[in-house]
Amino acid sequence: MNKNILIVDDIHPIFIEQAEAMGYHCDYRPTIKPEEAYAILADYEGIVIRSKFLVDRKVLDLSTKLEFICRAGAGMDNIDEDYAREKGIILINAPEGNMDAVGEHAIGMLLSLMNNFNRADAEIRNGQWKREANRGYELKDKTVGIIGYGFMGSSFAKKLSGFGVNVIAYDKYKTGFSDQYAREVSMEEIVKHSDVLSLHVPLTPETDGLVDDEYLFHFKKPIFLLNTSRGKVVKTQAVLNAIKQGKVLGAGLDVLETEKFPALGEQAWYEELRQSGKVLLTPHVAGWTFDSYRRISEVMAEKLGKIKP
Ligand SMILES: O=C(O)C(=O)COP(=O)(O)O
Repeated sequence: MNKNILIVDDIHPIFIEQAEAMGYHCDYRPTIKPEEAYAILADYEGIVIRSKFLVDRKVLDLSTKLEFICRAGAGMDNIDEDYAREKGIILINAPEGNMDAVGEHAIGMLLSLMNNFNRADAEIRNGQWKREANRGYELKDKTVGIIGYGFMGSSFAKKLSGFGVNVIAYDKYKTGFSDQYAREVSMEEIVKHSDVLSLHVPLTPETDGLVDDEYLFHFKKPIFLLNTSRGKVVKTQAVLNAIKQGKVLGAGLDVLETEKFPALGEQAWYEELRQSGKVLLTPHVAGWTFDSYRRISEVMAEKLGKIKP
């Protein structure tokens, strides 16, 4: 009997092709509602999810046949990883598939912030030609501090290597990771030396709200801030406060505490964020390019191939 995989989100079909060639049967249901999926999960040995599908303890208890969870992407914060492992469920994710996308997105955001691309473009469309107000900064000779040196952080560091910057990185769970692209330092050194701070940590109880008023207060120099990790790592109001105080010169945020637009409108900081010319926003797409769409599926299939059907 073939093992069944339920796919509850949009993924590149190459995964399905390759999984079926391995002998799995795939049910591709990218528009299925979570409640509907939970109701049938007990029939499946595998599930493929992205970031919006919650797999908590309750869901894991419902999924009596589940042997593996494939996360089409990097972040696993929507899965109760410990409980899944306790139940012997294999967890597969595919950060190798979108690390280049995230690294390039962070570079794009940074160059744009440092040179006011979005603000200047809007001004010109508005009939304003302001050269002095749009004088930019160069990356050359700046210090870029990276928090979290996994696939995403190291991809960003590698892509920075042509810019003549000093790249330093801190990772709470890794030591001895200095490579040709970044030098391992303490959090204190990040705070002391960085001109740019880029976040590449997973969302955990420890990183939830990491970048708040107090944290930003301790930076010695004004910084450009990038968040392509998880929205909850950064307190949006704290960033807006630091912009007002001149401690943050610009912020590139691919993720926000509340992802969706209607929910965003309910936030106290929503109007201030909308009005700020020093914030560059993208709708959680750093890791989601046409290229990574396929590569993520390939990586997942390759990893699936290593566990026996
Ligand atoms: O890979 C990740 O962790 C991402 O943030 C992108 O995931 P998504 O496309 O939202 O499933």
